[in-house]
Order: sequence, then structure tokens, then C-alpha cells
Amino acid sequence: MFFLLPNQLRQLDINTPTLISWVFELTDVSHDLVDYFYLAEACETRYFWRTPDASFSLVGIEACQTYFSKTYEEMALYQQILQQSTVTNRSVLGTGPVILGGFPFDDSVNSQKVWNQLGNGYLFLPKIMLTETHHGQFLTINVVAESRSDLEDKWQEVTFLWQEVVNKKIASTSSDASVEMTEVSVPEWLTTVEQAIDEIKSDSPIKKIVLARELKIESESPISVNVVLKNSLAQQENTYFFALELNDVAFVGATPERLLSLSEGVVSTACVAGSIPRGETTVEDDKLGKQLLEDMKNQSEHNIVVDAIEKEMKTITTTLSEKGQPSLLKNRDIQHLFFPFSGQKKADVSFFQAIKTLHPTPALGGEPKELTTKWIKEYEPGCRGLYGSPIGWYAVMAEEGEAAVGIRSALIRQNEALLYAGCGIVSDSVPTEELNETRVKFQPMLRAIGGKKSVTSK
Ligand SMILES: C=C(O[C@H]1C=CC=C(C(=O)O)[C@@H]1O)C(=O)O
Repeated sequence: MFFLLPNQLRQLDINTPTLISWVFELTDVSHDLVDYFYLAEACETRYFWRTPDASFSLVGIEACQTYFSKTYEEMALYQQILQQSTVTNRSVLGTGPVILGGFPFDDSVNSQKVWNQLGNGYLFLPKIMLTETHHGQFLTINVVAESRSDLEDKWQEVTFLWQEVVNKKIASTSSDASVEMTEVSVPEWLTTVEQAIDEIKSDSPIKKIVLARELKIESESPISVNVVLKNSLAQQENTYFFALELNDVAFVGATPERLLSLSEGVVSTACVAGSIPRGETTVEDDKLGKQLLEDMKNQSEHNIVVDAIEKEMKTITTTLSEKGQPSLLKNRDIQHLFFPFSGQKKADVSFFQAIKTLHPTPALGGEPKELTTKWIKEYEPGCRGLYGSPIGWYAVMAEEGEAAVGIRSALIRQNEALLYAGCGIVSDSVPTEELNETRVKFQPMLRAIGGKKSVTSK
């Protein structure tokens, strides 16, 4: 598959920096799209995204433009600037110029010490992007050129990069190394949970705080992002899959939670809060599901999320679906209370602005938002980085995109991984039960990392 510069582009008159974003339909669709992510292992930047129903996947390879530590407003502005200087033949959803990546949980926290260059958010426009939809597989080539000869040079560079990637072989790596697992700051975390309960029970306006903790994995050999993603894809159900890698750090996850999607002017979100493990048998599983649906503590945790999201969705939409009863969202290790909302996005609200409005929902931050975000910054041990924050894709030329909430996730760096899990604390939370809930939420990434584990707790 070699992609020559199309004739239309050879005739372009380029005088100012112009983004050329050209889409080709792939005729050879024998590869699963994720294979291109695996093949790009040696690249500096790579990205993978798949929706829970697997109907839409993206792979991004190397950066044509990068956006570090950018606010939602800045990204909306970059999007507008790009729109005015782009030449594209895109017609299918998720092809052409698309920005990929994640925002930080809290942009007032510098997480670079732990998260390296990903710490304050990293978004990029890929040089090569692969898209799979029910229309087929597509390849987008993005280059920013200042003249016709610059376009020819850069085009050649990107097509060589593509050749290099597809000519690689996927290395077969096993995941049976010995790994040491350390639950980080457990006593401190339990104390923080108690403090949060006291705060909620006092006459403070705080009703709910989501507290997260970390689990550290040290492996005798480098942890392969390819293996972790491959295992996640095989092991999890009803989740988004994402992987964002820049140099030696990668953020990988299998999250059940949609923050916001935008298609044809309609924004859709979901309230996912309230949890119980899966049962060993169907009977036990149904019993646990029923228990979750009827449990007052989980209902109150969930309702806080529904009320806040409904209120915020009303500020960004002209019409909104009605509030109703939650159903169960079942993943491999855990089940949640789930309720979706969708509405017509207001024309003057950008997608980035809409994401800013919702993030963090009380499923990851708390209620009220500003107070609890500050509370988390002050008291939660650890450093969230991109955990719990919007990660996804954002079309440049059209009203399209989607961001999931980056949970059930791990930061992977060579022989180490840091897993994150949190839970909603309300007035009748019991600290040790919350600790157990986070243990269940670590499971997806623990299972995906594999290895023979020994455990310590600090
Ligand atoms: C914060 C996490 O989960 C959130 C999403 C679903 C259910 C949650 C809960 O029941 O507490 C959390 O709000 C996490 O998995 O790290």
C-alpha cells in the first residue's frame, strides 16, 4: 500500500501554512485496525480508540501537530484556526483532520513528575490516522505544508513512515513475568475517606467526593503496552478501549464511562455511578444486580451524578431527554448503575466547551464541583494526571467526536505501571467497603498486565 500524492494536490497553490488532510479507503482490510497500533510500537507517539460496540476504531501514528497543557478554550480556538487553513477530501465520520488525546483531570495540578509529558494533558493531530467504521477502513495522511515543494517533501516523508510501520512484524511478547504489586498509601487513603465522610456529614455544602488511590506494579521485564491493550480487548466487555503513548509513557484503559459524544449536532452522555461486583454464576450475578438497583447508598451516589449532569446538559443543549430510572451496566469484573442523557447541542457551544462543562462529573470529582475538586487537590494522596479525565477524539472540520472518562486505567512506564481506581464517598460510606470497591476496579488493568503477582501494602 503506497499512497502517491493525488493529482488534485499536485495542482494546489500553497502560499501560507496549509493542513492537507487526505483520506484513502483501504482496499486490503485483512488487518484488525489495532494491528496498526501494535506495528507502530517503535514510534514516538501512537494512539488507539475503540467504542464499546467496536463499531468505531481509530489509530493515530506520530504527531503532525502537538498540543501540550492546553485548555478547552485554546483547543476550540486551534480547531477554528485549523478549519480555515485545511484542504481535505474527508466525507466519512472520523476521517480527515482529527485531534486525539486527553486533558488532565485538574489543570491547576502539575503531574509531570509522575506522568512525564502526558501529565498536563496531551493532544495531537496525527501524521497518519486509521479509521474503521461500518463504511470500511480508511487512512488519513496529515501534513502541514508551506509551499507545493514542501508538500511533496512532507508527503514523501509520511508515506515512508507508513511503509516502515506496515513492513514491521508484531513482536510476540508474553505477559508471565513476575510482578510485585504495592497498594500505595492505604492507611492515608482510609483516613482521607473518613475525613471526606466527616466533611459530608458536617454542614458543608459537599454531598459527595470521589476519592482515588493508586496501585503500583513493578515487573522484572518491561511492561508491553501492546500486550496490555491486547489482553484488555480480549478480556473486557461494554467498555471503551484507549491507549495514548508518548515516548516512554503510556496511558491505557478499558473504561465503561462515556463523558460526551457529538454526532450530527446531538450530544450524548451517561451517568455511571454506584457499583457492585459481578457474580460467579448468573443467579448470583442477577442477585447482586438487583441488590445494586435497590441499595439506598448507591442510589444516592448515582442520583447526585444524574442531577448534576442533567443540570449541566441543560446549559449546553436546546432539548434534553427525560430523566428516568437507572439500569445496569455490566463489565467483566463489576456492574454499575447507568443512565444516559442526550440532547441537541446549542449552536454557539463548541464541543470542547461542552466537555469542559461536564468535566469532572460527580462520578469522578464530586458535588459541588469546584469545592470538591479543590478538596481532592488538597487531601487525596497521589496524583491523578489524566486519570478520570476526558480522553478521546475531536474532529476538526465537522461536529463530531467523543470523549470517555479515563478510568479503569494505568500509566505504564517501562517496568512499572501505576493503576488508578476511585469511588464515590457519600455520608453513609464505610471506608473498608470503599477500599474493597477500588480493589475490584483495579482488576481490569491487573488482569490485562498479567504476570505472576506478589502483593505488598504500604
Ligand atoms: C472513579 C471510578 O469509578 C467511578 C465510575 C463508576 C462508578 C463509581 C462508583 O461507584 O463509585 C465511580 O464514581 C473508577 O473506576 O476509578
